[in-house]
Amino acid sequence: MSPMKPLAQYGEPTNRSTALALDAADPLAKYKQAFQISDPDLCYLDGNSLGRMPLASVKAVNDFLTQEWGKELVDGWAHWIDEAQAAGNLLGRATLGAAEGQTLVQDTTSVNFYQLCNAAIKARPGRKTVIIDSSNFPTDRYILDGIAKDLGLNLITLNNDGMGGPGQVDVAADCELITPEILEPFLNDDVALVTLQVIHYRSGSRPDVKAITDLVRKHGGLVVWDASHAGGAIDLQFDAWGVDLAVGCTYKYGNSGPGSPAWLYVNKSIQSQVLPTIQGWFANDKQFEMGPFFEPADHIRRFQIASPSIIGIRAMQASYQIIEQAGMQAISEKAALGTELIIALYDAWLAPLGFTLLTPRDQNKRGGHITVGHPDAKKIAAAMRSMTNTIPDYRTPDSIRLAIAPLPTSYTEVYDGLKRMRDLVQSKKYLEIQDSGSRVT
Ligand SMILES: Nc1ccccc1C(=O)C[C@H](N)C(=O)O
Repeated sequence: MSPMKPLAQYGEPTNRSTALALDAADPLAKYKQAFQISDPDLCYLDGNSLGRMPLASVKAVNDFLTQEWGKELVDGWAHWIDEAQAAGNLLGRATLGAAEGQTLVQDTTSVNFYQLCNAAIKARPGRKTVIIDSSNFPTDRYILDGIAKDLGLNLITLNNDGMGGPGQVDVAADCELITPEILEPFLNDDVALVTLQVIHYRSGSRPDVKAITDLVRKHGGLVVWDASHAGGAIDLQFDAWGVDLAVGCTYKYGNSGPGSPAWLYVNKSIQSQVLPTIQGWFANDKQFEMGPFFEPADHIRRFQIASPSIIGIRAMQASYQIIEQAGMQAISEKAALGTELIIALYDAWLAPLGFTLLTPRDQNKRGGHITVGHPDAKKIAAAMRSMTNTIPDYRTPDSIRLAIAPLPTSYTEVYDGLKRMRDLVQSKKYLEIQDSGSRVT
C-alpha cells in the first residue's frame, strides 16, 4: 500500500474533484462497502460518537445466537469463559500496540475507569492527591470525584476550558491541551494518579502520551489514560510508550455498536502491583473452586469482574478483525489527511462565517475529529441533521464536532457535508430550526 501524498497534491480543497481524487487514491476506500449504508446521500460525520455498523456484525451476532447459544446452551461456557481475554488480545493487537495478556474487553468504560483509578490510587499508598482536567469527559470527572470523596483524597481539576470543577486551578492551555509543562507544577510526592484523555472528547486535542506518562512516573505517580476517542483513529503504541493503565470504549471508531463492551489495559510490568476494587469471581485465581477467600489471578484476569457479554464481543470481534486487516497505520494516515481536508474547508468556508477552530492544526496533536465553535452551534448542528442530511454532533457550550471515521467515511462525504454546512449557515436557514426535544445532542 503506497502512502497518501500531502493534501495540496490532490488539488484545491474547495473543488469537489479534489475529494474525488482523494477517494480514488485511498487504499481504504473499499472498506466503506463493509458497512451498512442505508442512505447513500447521508453525510455521516459522527463516527467519533457512534461508528457505523459493519455488515459482518450481523452474521457474527446471528451465528452466535443460532450456532452457539442456541445449540450449545451452557456447554458454550467451555469456550466462552476466556473470551474477554481473547477479545482483549485482538483489540490490543489491532488498535493499542499491546502484546497479549494486557487487555480485557468487558463492562463499560465507566466501570473500567473506576476499577483502574482505584487500583492506581491504592498502588500508591500514603499519596493523597489525584489530578484530572475540566475538559475531560463527564463520566471520568464524576467518577474520580466520587472516588476522591470515598477515599478522602485531594482532587485537583486543571481548569483548561474555563468550566472549572472540584478543586479547580486555572491553567493556560491551547485547545484544552495538557502539556508536560502545564502539568509539572502540580506533580509532587503526594500525587498518586493523573488521568487524561488520549484524544479530548470536545476539542479533539491529543496530548503527548509518552512524555506525560514518563513525567508522572518520575514523580512516582501513575496515569490512567482514557482512549475512547483515540482507539481506531490514531496509531496507539501503548507497550512502546510505556503506558501503565488505560481504558476506552469500542462503539466509536471501533464500530462495535451502542453499549458494546469496553476495554481496559494494564501493562504486564505493573499487573502484580495493582488490585481490583470490585472483587468479582472471574478475577479469582481458581475461579471454579469457589473458595471462601478472594485470591486474585496473577495476570490480567484479576481485573475481570463477571461473565463476558459474548453477544457484544462477537460484534466487537467482527469489527476489530476489519480494523486489523486494514491496519492502524493506514487508518491513522487517513484520519490525519481527512481532518486536514476539514481544516482546509474550515479556512475557506467556515472561518468567514464566524466559526472558530478549536482543534490543533498540527496533525500530531489531533485525532479523527475536528471541532469548530460558533455562538449558534446548537441550532446549526440540529439544522444540519434535519435540513441537510448531514450528521455532526453538538457539545456544550458552543462546539460542533466533525469526524472522518477512516473505514466507513469517504473524503467526498466529508467535502459534501462541509459544503452543506457552509450553505446552511450562509443562508441563515438554520435559524428556523425547532428544538427536537431530544435529550441527546
Ligand atoms: N455513550 C453515549 C450515549 C448516548 C449519547 C452519546 C454517547 C457517547 O458516548 C458520547 C461520546 N462519548 C462523546 O464524546 O460525546
